[in-house]
Order: sequence, then C-alpha cells, then structure tokens
Amino acid sequence: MIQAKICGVRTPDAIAAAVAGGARAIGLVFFPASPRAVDPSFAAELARQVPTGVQVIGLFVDPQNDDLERIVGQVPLDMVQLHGSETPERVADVKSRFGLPVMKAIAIGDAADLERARSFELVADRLLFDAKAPAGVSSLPGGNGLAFDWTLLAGQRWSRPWMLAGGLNPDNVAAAVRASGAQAVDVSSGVEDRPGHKSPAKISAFLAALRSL
Ligand SMILES: O=C(O)c1ccccc1NCC(=O)[C@H](O)[C@H](O)COP(=O)(O)O
Repeated sequence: MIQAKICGVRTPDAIAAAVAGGARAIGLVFFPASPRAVDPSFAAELARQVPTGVQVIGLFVDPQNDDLERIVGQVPLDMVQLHGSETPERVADVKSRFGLPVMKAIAIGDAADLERARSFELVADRLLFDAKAPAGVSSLPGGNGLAFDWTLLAGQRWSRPWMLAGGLNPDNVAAAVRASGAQAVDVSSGVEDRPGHKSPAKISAFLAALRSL
C-alpha cells in the first residue's frame, strides 16, 4: 500500500481512524498560527496513543532551537518536519542538535522549484513536496488544500524517500499517485470537516482509496 501520513491530528478518534486504515505516520503541528496547532503536553498524550510502527512526526515552521528543545524533550517524536524557509544548513543543524531524522517540505510551483529541492536531497532524510501557499491569501505555508501540477514529479529520481502533499482528498488521491508516481502521500485539510477538525470518516475514505490502488 502507498504510505500515508495524516497531518494535523488533534483528537484520539482521528488517530484511531488513521491507525485502523493503515496510515504509516501522523503529524502533530507545532506552529502556533495553525488551526491544527497542539500544545506540547496534549501532543505528548496524543503521541502515546500512537502504536509502535506508526511514526509521530512533529511539524515546525522556522523553529527556534529553544522551542525545538522544549517540544522534543516533552513529546516522543520519530521525526521533525521543517515546513518553513529553512536552508540545507539549518536542516543539517537540526538533525545533529536534536538527533532526530528530518523531513524537509519544499513548495513546488514549477520545474525550477524541483531543482531547488535537489539542494536538500543529501541532507534531509525525507522530502515532502507541497503546493505553494497562495500569496496574500493564507498565512500558513501548508495545510491550504491546494494542489500543484503532480506531473512535474513524474519520472524524477530522488536519492531520498519523498511524499506528495497539497490538496489531496479521498476523491483525487488515486489520480495524484498515478500522475506523480508517489509512493507516499500526506494529507491534512482534505480529511477535515473544517480547518483543524479532522473527520474520521474522511480519513478512512482516504486510506481506503489508497488501499484500492
Ligand atoms: O497544516 C497546517 O496547518 C500547516 C501549518 C503550517 C505549515 C504546514 C502545515 N501543514 C503541512 C502539512 O504537512 C500538510 O499536510 C500539507 O501542507 C498538505 O496540506 P493540505 O493541502 O491541507 O492537505
């Protein structure tokens, strides 16, 4: 089955639906401006409900070291996701300071953005290709429910595992996988009833669509 990460989870029933449907990772958002943000003590409770074998990934946007230290010390994370304007050097720094693998999110609009992504290929443990945030409309660099041209990824070879994200939902994820060649996908708003409110039914439908591939 294509691997799936359900991002921006804030409730035990969303975790249960993700795990039951075969998700390989859940994402906890530590970006205060997000409607999906969780505080670290609650995040630690949620993380403890995630069974071994399902990764818990902490999402940060241009984090300060003291914020990372506080959260990584409190929440049992398997991986850090950097979703801001972090450089390759900063990715390497976070990896060595905190001893956790790092997934770097890269906003894709055109082929030039894929070339930019190459600079992270040897330093990040995983890459996540997401749509660009709409200029002047959203203050969030991710979780905007927007897709990019999936065919930009077709035929590209990467030395690190990568995930496709951006505007995926139960109705389009199969087409997105076919068009991009993705072996792993990430979803947030496409499995919500409204921003920050995950729908267990939509999570189940999303994962069922992947199982049918
Ligand atoms: O989800 C958020 O609120 C968020 C906030 C700030 C930075 C990144 C954020 N989400 C990142 C993700 O990994 C999302 O799953 C990804 O952007 C796809 O989102 P969507 O298009 O809503 O499925």
